[in-house]
Amino acid sequence: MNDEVLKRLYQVVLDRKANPQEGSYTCYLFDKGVDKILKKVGEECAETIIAAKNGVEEDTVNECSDLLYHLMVLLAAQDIPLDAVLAELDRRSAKIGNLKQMRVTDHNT
Ligand SMILES: N=c1c2ncn([C@@H]3O[C@H](COP(=O)(O)OP(=O)(O)OP(=O)(O)O)[C@@H](O)[C@H]3O)c2ncn1[C@@H]1O[C@H](COP(=O)(O)O)[C@@H](O)[C@H]1O
Repeated sequence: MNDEVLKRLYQVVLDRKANPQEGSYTCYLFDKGVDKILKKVGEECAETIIAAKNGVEEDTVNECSDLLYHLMVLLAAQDIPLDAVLAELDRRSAKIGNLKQMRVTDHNT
């Protein structure tokens, strides 16, 4: 296991998009279209929140993995390279001290 796993996963997703296969869940999502993919991203996001709230690490790891996979499918569906996201994260990593100065009234938001 290494940090190339996301790149490999994205390549598999791209391959499924280019070469539809029987029994592939990724192909099923592409076939259903972007609204279905967005619905799944929303569901997995909500399930991640619930798992984290419940505080069971294994469940949170599983839900984060589902969410990341569905985000890969969303990127591929919209022809956005994973490298665009990685490059943006890399660009941000050059910057530290990102906490914005908050007014007293912003504390509860
Ligand atoms: N990482 C994943 C991955 N994570 C989650 N899932 C699937 O996402 C689905 C989410 O489950 P849900 O219960 O929310 O959804 P569901 O009831 O099965 O179906 P719908 O609600 O979408 O109708 C499950 O079917 C999981 O198997 C994934 N399916 C595929 N991958 C990766 O994609 C690769 C290719 O998979 P196929 O496209 O199936 O060949 C695999 O080798 C994996 O690396």
